[in-house]
Amino acid sequence: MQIHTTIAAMQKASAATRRSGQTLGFVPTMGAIHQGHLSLVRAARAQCDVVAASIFVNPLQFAPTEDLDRYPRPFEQDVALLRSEGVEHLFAPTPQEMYPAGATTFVEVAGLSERLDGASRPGHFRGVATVVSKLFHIVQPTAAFFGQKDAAQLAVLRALVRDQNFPIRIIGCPIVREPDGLAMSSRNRFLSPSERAAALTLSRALHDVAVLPNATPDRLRTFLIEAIRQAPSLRLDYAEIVDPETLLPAQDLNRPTLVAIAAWSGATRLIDNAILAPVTNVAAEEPELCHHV
Ligand SMILES: Nc1ncnc2c1ncn2[C@@H]1O[C@H](COP(=O)(O)OP(=O)(O)OP(=O)(O)O)[C@@H](O)[C@H]1O
Ligand SMILES: CC(C)(CO)[C@@H](O)C(=O)[O-]
Ligand code: BAL
Repeated sequence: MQIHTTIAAMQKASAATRRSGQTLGFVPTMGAIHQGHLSLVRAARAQCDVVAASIFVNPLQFAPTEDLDRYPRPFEQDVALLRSEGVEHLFAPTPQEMYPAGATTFVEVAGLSERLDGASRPGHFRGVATVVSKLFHIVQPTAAFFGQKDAAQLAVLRALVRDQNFPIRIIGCPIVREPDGLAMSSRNRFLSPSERAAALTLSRALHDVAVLPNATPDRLRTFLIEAIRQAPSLRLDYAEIVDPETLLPAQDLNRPTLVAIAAWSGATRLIDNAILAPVTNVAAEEPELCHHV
């Protein structure tokens, strides 16, 4: 695995990959690599000739009150894990390399960036969209792989590549969970045993909400809020029932619906979600649009 710490070196390596006619799959991360990240690497490996990953804890997506300083950075361990998966290129720049003094250009996906996590973390998705744009220009991949765990991020990034005409396919990959259901996250390591036990409420509630009888968006939301309220040490950030593309509140459950939840367990903010399949088959009810003659 080649480790590139400068933008110039990474751009040179990706240009060489493209010149050789190979496809390049890209997995952006903030490090503290776990099986969720490695599932993205494997998806990239299955779909592309060459795989590049990045590790960059992006200061721009953290508010001053957030956990930038304590975010885990086990770099040597991360390198070993990515190497063991056969990743060919790792881009690991410093903050100075990515944001030299005087850099004043930001990328903002208006509207979407204020919903879900964007509502509780103002400026977060501006930071994400800005760094991902930069990473895309630097790595110039054929396809980029992101986890469905960060569902709002995925919606923001799909809009980014569409609106800015990045010739890059965005691939969303399923949430990888611990055996007991907890969604894997770099921040899980901050949880004490009791906070971790409480955190299981999130995945359990998402599991239960999927089979709620007589479901409506309002009933699903009320169910999630009540489930979190019953776990004494959890504090709800949001529980939303939305369209997975626009992140606007769902009016009904007749199309795929994103059920997303964020909560604090102690000092750690966790997110989890599920996509619900439509409750009725609207396609079957739609009039036929194409008539064969
Ligand atoms: N459990 C998971 N399953 C699938 N993909 C995941 C999972 N956890 C993270 N990812 C994806 O890995 C990529 C890098 O995420 P990141 O480095 O922020 O990890 P993280 O575990 O989500 O960290 P944190 O929860 O602390 O933000 C993102 O596309 C994210 O959606
Ligand atoms: C996409 C990303 C690497 C941008 O910093 C980050 O938000 C993440 O790890 O999900
Ligand atoms: N996975 C999103 C990164 C963050 O929480 O800042």
